Amino acid sequence: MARSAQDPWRKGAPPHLPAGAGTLPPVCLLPGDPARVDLAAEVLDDFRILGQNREFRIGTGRAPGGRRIAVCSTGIGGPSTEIAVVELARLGVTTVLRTGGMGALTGRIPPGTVCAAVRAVPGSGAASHYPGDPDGPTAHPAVLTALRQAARGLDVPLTEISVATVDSYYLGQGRPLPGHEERAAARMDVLRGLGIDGLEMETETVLAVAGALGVRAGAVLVAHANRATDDWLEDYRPAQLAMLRVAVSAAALLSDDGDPQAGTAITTSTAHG
Ligand SMILES: O=P(O)(O)O[C@H]1O[C@H](CO)[C@@H](O)[C@H]1O
Ligand SMILES: O=c1cc[nH]c(=O)[nH]1
Repeated sequence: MARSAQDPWRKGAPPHLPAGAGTLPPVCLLPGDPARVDLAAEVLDDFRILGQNREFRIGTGRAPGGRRIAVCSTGIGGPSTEIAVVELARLGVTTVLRTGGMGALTGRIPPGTVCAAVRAVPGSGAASHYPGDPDGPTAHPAVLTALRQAARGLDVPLTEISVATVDSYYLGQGRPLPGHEERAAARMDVLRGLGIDGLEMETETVLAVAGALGVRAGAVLVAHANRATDDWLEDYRPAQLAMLRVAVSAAALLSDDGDPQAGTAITTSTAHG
């Protein structure tokens, strides 16, 4: 049968993600970087890659305790992230957790700090097409609670933050380019004025698109850089692994993976705002 332009799925398979119907567990981690999918093999058992198409690389593995977890890279920015979240939702994923990097804006978040995003301030064009709070989407309370429990259990300090999701890495994040130094400085003033803790490029889209589709979502982010102190984390691997351990442990708590008792350890809270 010919593929529909309006709805270009074929035999239960989406047009972008390399996965078919019934192949994914209900909880999926969402790194931006496809290489972080492979890094997840170090914190998951029985890890295998399902495939890669464009920036979308997908693998699955088992968390400590046996829960099966998926990992799917979103690529950089809103458009590819929207595609990933929409196609994962239709493939049956019910919870997504961005596992990303960010640039911290305040000295209280040195490079390597593991953070849970509570809110994302709007800045992504893709997210603007979805309904939601004009002040920006928030993490699902159950996901935030799972992240807190997971971090406590692993003894990883977890800093709760707000981020601005920006569709630009250079001028949009106030990085000076030749001939555009003043524009970059003015942009940096605007970003500082938002009263947020970090800058990155996908969280708003993950939370907004997932929220609109009834998928639970959150984000655990590790500071790769600090714009207040101008520090950059050269050996990024240990921090990424700490973040992935927290994410996998939270994903296991959130997974219902066919077990009706699963997820009952999560007590929801609305205190995150
Ligand atoms: O660490 P990841 O998830 O790739 O995300 C961050 O890194 C990329 C920029 O280098 C952007 O995608 C930003 O959000
Ligand atoms: O400064 C940074 C670091 C990571 N990701 C971003 O988008 N910005």
